[in-house]
Amino acid sequence: MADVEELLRRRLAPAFEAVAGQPVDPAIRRSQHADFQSDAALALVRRLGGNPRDIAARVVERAELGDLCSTVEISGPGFINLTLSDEALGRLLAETTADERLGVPRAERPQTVTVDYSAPNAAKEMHVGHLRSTIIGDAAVRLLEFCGHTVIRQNHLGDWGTPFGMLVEHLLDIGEAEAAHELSVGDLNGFYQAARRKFDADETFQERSRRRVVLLQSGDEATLRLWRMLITESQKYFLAVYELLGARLDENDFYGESYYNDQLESVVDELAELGLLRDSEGAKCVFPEGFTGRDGDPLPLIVRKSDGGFGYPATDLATIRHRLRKLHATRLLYVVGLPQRMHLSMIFKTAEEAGWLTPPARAEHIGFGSVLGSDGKILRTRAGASVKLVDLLEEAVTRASAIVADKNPDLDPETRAAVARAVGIGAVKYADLSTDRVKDYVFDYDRMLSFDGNTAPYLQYARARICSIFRRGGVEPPRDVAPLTLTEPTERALALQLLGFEGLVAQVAENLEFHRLAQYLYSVASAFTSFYENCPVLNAEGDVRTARLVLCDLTARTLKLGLDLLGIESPDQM
Ligand SMILES: NC(=[NH2+])NCCC[C@H](N)C(=O)O
Repeated sequence: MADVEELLRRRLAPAFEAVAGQPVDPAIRRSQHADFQSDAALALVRRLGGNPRDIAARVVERAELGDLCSTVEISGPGFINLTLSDEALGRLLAETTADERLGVPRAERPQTVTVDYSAPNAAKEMHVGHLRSTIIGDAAVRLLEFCGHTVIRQNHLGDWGTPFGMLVEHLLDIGEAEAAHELSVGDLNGFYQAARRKFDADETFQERSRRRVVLLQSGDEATLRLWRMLITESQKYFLAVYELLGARLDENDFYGESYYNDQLESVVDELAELGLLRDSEGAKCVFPEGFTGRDGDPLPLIVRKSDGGFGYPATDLATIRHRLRKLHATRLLYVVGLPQRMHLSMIFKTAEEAGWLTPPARAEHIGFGSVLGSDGKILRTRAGASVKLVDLLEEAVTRASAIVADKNPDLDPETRAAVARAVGIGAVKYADLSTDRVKDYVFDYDRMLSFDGNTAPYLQYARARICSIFRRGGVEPPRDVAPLTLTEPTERALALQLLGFEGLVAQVAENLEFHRLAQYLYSVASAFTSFYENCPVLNAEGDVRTARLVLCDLTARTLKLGLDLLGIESPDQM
């Protein structure tokens, strides 16, 4: 346990409680005036009266901080300023470096977490929204697994519904072999658009498509075989994208909409029995509480359409019920773009009203904004078509390859290719994860591939440089060490950053705000730079050298683990 903030909180909390007569959050944060600061005494005045400086002084008198802090001061109107002692820092660093997990504990009460992510639509190109969902969802999977939770990946593939009538008919028109070819080479857009054009232009094709949907839904074996072909070929293409991305998603993670098909009927029955279903213009709807349209009327969630068919909402109701009842999920994450916020809120609310979703289980929409082109509009190709993801990723790798070749011409071709891949794909992922996910961001190769600033290449390079310190010096990183001796301010500053990892990981596992992890890694790399400019490492001696080697090693490991949790590789040399 090396989370310094948490350690201080645990020491101050009983002292505050004794003074206030009830539990108080010490509200510890990093500070410019000392290492940490607590301003909880200020808020207490409202309850206790008197002078906040006196309250702070009484708290400090009672708190046991001797083994952690070198100075504890009351400042300003009643802040408690805490400065850690060099001994305490040296001791905590030695503990952290001995730990594979860098101090991050496994969850005391592991949860079963479903992560609904990626979820492209079969026989249709993935768009950048699916890219974001895949990147963010993959990071969530990695982080929560690392924290010791049971994570169930759910790729909610759009593989059911009316478009498949038209798609199967188009497949028949062009022949199975041709269809398989188009889909497997990733020409999903071409295939889909050709079907769509016929559907819009040709009434007989429309009629055929409608009949085909009915056949599909009634389980006609010949139709199902063709449908399965569409799905399998599309899945192959998506799997190739995941492979290129290095996302932990495989063929066993597809739980598409069709998976829930035979549960839809019983969802309707159950909701009806609970008295939650109402007829509205021939459709069966639920009206979850708290959702009203502009006119103030309650908004419906259509469970069964007037023609008897089921749609997206019905499937999502079956899905959430399945995840709660069959998978016993206690945390349900939906990594889906912000435009679906309302839809998901209504699903969650309905699941609560039906008694499926009850505390401590919770459902969370992990929403995200759009990816924009340099014109500030949704990212498209010059021709105005939606961009093909593979092209986008391959372009990043190609550009990275040129940059890497330029930076380090001595790399052998094989290493260079691997580094280019790590840098190119890492840059795309990091650009996404380092912005607050609810915001839109501009897709800009030059910026994401820059070796300066808060980018993947900057962090990867910072770590590779540290690896080269050990290579050059011919030294192994010291792991089993006595408490370290710290002397320089830049050593202290770096040490404090490194010790913040545990607390930060805990926070991000809760809020899934990956930009905070990115920002943290960037601060670590910056603190390392200042340290390295000020403190010779290989030329230092004795305990000072050991401490500096540990700081180097711990920085490299923190960067590596942090990037790994974001799904980003870190090559040992670049
Ligand atoms: N359970 C869910 N609704 N997940 C998200 C599905 C996303 C959907 N396939 C789309 O492309 O918009």
